Amino acid sequence: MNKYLKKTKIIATLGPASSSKEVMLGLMKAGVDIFRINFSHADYDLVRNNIEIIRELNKEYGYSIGILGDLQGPKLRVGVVKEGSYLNPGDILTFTNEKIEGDSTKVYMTYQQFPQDVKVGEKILIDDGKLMLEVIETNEIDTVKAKTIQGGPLSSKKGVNLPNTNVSLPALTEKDIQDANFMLDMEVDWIALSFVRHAQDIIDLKKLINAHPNGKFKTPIIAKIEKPEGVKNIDEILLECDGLMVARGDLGVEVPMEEVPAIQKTLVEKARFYSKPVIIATQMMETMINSLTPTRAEVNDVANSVLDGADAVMLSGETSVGRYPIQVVENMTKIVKNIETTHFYQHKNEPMEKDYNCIDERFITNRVCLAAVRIAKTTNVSAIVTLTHSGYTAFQLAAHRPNSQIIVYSGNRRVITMLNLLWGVHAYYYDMKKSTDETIIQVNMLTHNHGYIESGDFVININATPSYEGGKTNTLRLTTV
Ligand SMILES: Nc1ncnc2c1ncn2[C@@H]1O[C@H](COP(=O)(O)OP(=O)(O)OP(=O)(O)O)[C@@H](O)[C@H]1O
Ligand SMILES: CC(=O)C(=O)O
Ligand SMILES: [K+]
Ligand SMILES: [Mg+2]
Repeated sequence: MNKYLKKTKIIATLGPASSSKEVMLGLMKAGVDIFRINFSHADYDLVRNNIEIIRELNKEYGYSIGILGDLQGPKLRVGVVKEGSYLNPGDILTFTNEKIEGDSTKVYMTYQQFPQDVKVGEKILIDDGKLMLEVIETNEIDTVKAKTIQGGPLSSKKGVNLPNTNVSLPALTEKDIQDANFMLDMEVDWIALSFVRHAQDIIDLKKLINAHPNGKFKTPIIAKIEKPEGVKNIDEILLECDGLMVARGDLGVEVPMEEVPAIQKTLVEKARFYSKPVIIATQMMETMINSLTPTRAEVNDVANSVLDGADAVMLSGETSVGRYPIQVVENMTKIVKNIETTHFYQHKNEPMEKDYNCIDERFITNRVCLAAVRIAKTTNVSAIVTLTHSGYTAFQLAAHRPNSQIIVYSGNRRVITMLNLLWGVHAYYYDMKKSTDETIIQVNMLTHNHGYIESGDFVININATPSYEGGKTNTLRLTTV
């Protein structure tokens, strides 16, 4: 294949700047693989409309762009605030449970337990830490007073973080339960859960998914890591979730900001070890919200996140409310492709030898996937071609980061758009009812027609033999086309 296809995926958040068919098509063409819908700001009619457009465009242009629904979680916010409100160092701000229009002296706080949970001396951060206050008084009923330490503009509905306070809100709030059910009605491909602290948070969401009429499809869950407890409990969380997001916006105020780079690297390594995709999110190209050029530091951040081993890099405000949504994605695609084609990347993405001591029911599949990636590397294979019902094989292959393309065929249409989040994976529909021999000939032909391989190229096929729905991958074939 002449045209280099990037391996790292791009996620773009939809919002007022990108909710038209024209812009969405532009974003897809520029390299978006997954659209994120942030339920912090979503209106159901608009979401329904956007999802319809994505599915229309997929059909019209042959894309398999997936949809990630992001739940707000227990995010605290201030209410509406008068335009021009400003806090200076030393100013006292009163937080009230009363739903008032706020100003520079008084503001509504969405978290009703705040006066009971907070203690004098604890920090209050507003707008991703841009404003910092310290609690000086609480009446433990409905009012908290705080002194401004770091000032700046105070605007409507900005997020509030309480890094020292033990917030007694569940990971799934009433709003989240309603939003998650709506996401399942809409058959989104992934559900992201915010502020995950323990494995139990994921288990609770799984119960909700199972209880939904569409629960037969186990909609996969992304655990957003943005709290110190989430970092600490990462192993138990990874055993339950299907993927991770390094949610650097909240994470950077919940833990000391200087710890975020090392946490990012640790989370990427851990996620790969568990064969689950990992997304790096927030402020990747932040300056491009208002400007046509990113800073050099932003360009480096995207490239270094790719080098760290991210499955996907994510854009938030850049595509949801920014002035140049399509140009941002075009730039991001260029950065990703460039770094991926250097020797730095080849070195960073060796097949990962995992500890397969425990001989579970997937042991054979896991070993076959690792072998495929090793052979692909030493034989200069163009594509590893596989069939999957649940997507499991694709998760395994992607985690080993092969040099070749990973081309996946599935008879389950929902799996195809879901897999588009995974590193290096391209999935297509195939109705597998034939014998293994016939299947291999057909999928290799399709892979050739899609432009991933040319005649004479080496290809690896991995399959379940004998083939039947739900059969486990156990066979590897190396052939030339
Ligand atoms: N539909 C919308 N209407 C108005 N403002 C929006 C809308 N969507 C997003 N924004 C604003 O744009 C910024 C970026 O939003 P986005 O959803 O991309 O990322 P985010 O950082 O995850 O948002 P948040 O932390 O508020 O959940 C947010 O600060 C938000 O205030
Ligand atoms: C994406 C998100 O929630 C964050 O960065 O905090
Ligand atoms: K959110
Ligand atoms: Mg967040």
